Amino acid sequence: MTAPGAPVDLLVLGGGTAGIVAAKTAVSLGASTLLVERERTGGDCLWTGCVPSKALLAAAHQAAAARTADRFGLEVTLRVDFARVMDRVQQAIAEIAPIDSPETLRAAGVPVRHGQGVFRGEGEVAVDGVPVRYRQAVLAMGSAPTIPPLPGLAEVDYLTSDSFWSLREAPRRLAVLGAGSIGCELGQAMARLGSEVTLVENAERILPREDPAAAAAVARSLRCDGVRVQTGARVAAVHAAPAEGAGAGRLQFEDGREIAFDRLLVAVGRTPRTSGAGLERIGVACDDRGHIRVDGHLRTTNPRIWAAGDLTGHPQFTHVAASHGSLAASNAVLGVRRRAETTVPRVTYTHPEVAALGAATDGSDLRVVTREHTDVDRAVTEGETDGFTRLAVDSSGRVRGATIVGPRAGETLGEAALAVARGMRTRDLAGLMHPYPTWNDGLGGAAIADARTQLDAPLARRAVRLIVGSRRRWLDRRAT
Ligand SMILES: Cc1cc2nc3c(=O)[nH]c(=O)nc-3n(C[C@H](O)[C@H](O)[C@H](O)COP(=O)(O)OP(=O)(O)OC[C@H]3O[C@@H](n4cnc5c(N)ncnc54)[C@H](O)[C@@H]3O)c2cc1C
Ligand SMILES: NC(=O)c1ccc[n+]([C@@H]2O[C@H](COP(=O)([O-])OP(=O)(O)OC[C@H]3O[C@@H](n4cnc5c(N)ncnc54)[C@H](O)[C@@H]3O)[C@@H](O)[C@H]2O)c1
Repeated sequence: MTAPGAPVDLLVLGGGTAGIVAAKTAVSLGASTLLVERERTGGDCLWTGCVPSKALLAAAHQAAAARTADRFGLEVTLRVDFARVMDRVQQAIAEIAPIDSPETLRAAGVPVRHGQGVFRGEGEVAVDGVPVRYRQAVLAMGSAPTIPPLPGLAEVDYLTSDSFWSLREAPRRLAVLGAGSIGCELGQAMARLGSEVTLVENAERILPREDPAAAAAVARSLRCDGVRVQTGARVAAVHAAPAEGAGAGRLQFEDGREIAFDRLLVAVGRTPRTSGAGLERIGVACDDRGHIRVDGHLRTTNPRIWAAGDLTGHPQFTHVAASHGSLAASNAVLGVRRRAETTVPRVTYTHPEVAALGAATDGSDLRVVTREHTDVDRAVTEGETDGFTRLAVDSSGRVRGATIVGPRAGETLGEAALAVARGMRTRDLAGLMHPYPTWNDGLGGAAIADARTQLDAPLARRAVRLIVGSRRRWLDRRAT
């Protein structure tokens, strides 16, 4: 308990994943701590991000399974009750929410204050105008959907991943601007739940950060779901069409083409929430994209202020926010200099899933070994052979990166992540017994193929031939 007016050891601004984990870590280390949150503890992941999107995808997956059951010899009639789908999404949120509630946090010894935090100067923050003093602080205010400066966009009642969750009816025609993680996940989910979806991406392919073959597999799957995928598409303007319904309009492309929509979802990235918190008064600098500048230990340009989660330039994932929140708090409280983990696994939960980490598995200098899922028996039994497991391997056989495309690829990625983190070689993975027939057979198969290539190298072949020959001679001698 901190005496009234005394500074807390660690002030944490923002009660999303990064802030909650930072505050819990600080408390567990015995530091006096205050967690400040202006809306709801739990952050984007719980309320508008991972949890609702994965719950929606679960419903969409069931719909797709019903629609394609015929290929397994089953006849299923499908009717989508979108309002009930969204009720179940809210139910999933409600089931998880208590873990991050202020009551649970307080019971775990984390003091929580509701209010907007604004730094007044070194060592003092105002929470809804009430001053709080601190020795050090962790900034964890997260990010918000980026709204591009498109002419006419403000005249349309567009959706973002914040407002999407209040939909009660599936729009008949949904246009999605941006085919990154959000655009592909929500676009596919809505197509499977009955909307006519057009995915509009200005890069030359969807999921531009992923291996091109992975993006191509997702694009094929999206098209199978009826999604119109428009890449290299530059939107010049948005025109509202209120006569066709609230939120309706048209996207006008630079080449003059137009597409009409009943609702438009904007999913072109996320902008760090750094403005309005008084960061300039405490000497915390941002880069030109607005991310808080941090060093490898997550310290900002003010040595007493640390930052974690979406507002730094690190990849915007919940597992990064959690890992970095913990690290920032322990570095601050203990004065240690642990480095932030930068090999970050990522999964896009489309069908097929795209899971990746580490070195690029396309165009890298490393050896690339691929196991097509046509050669993975589990994929064949499930009728899901459009995918692959691909490893990037260095000259000593160590696994440096992986891309896996297929159902539950995210689960298989765990094994690849361990291999990369522990510097394991493909022969280590090849020697591991993989239960048959699992999806991880893809990883095992790729590792075996690579280990075999090494055995096929002239030197290794000569050594094996020598061993076999001397064994033969030894056996022959014993026989005589
Ligand atoms: C649709 C969608 C799906 C996603 N799916 C996944 C996924 O499947 N897997 C994954 O790993 N990641 C996913 N993400 C990303 C993930 O949600 C974020 O990376 C994560 O939530 C970031 O956590 P954070 O703590 O940095 O920020 P946030 O969760 O945004 O928390 C920041 C908090 O700070 C509060 N705040 C801001 N300013 C102030 C202030 N001045 N005073 C007080 N409080 C303040 C905000 O109210 C907020 O609660 C998804 C994101 C979206 C949008
Ligand atoms: N499964 C997951 O882990 C998951 C799911 C959803 C979101 N997220 C996180 O949230 C972040 C934000 O997601 P996101 O999908 O908004 O961003 P994103 O950066 O993943 O994708 C945005 C896409 O929009 C495109 N784009 C940008 N401006 C455009 C324009 N004017 N017209 C057309 N396309 C345009 C970009 O080229 C890019 O492909 C992600 O980077 C990710 O870190 C993670």
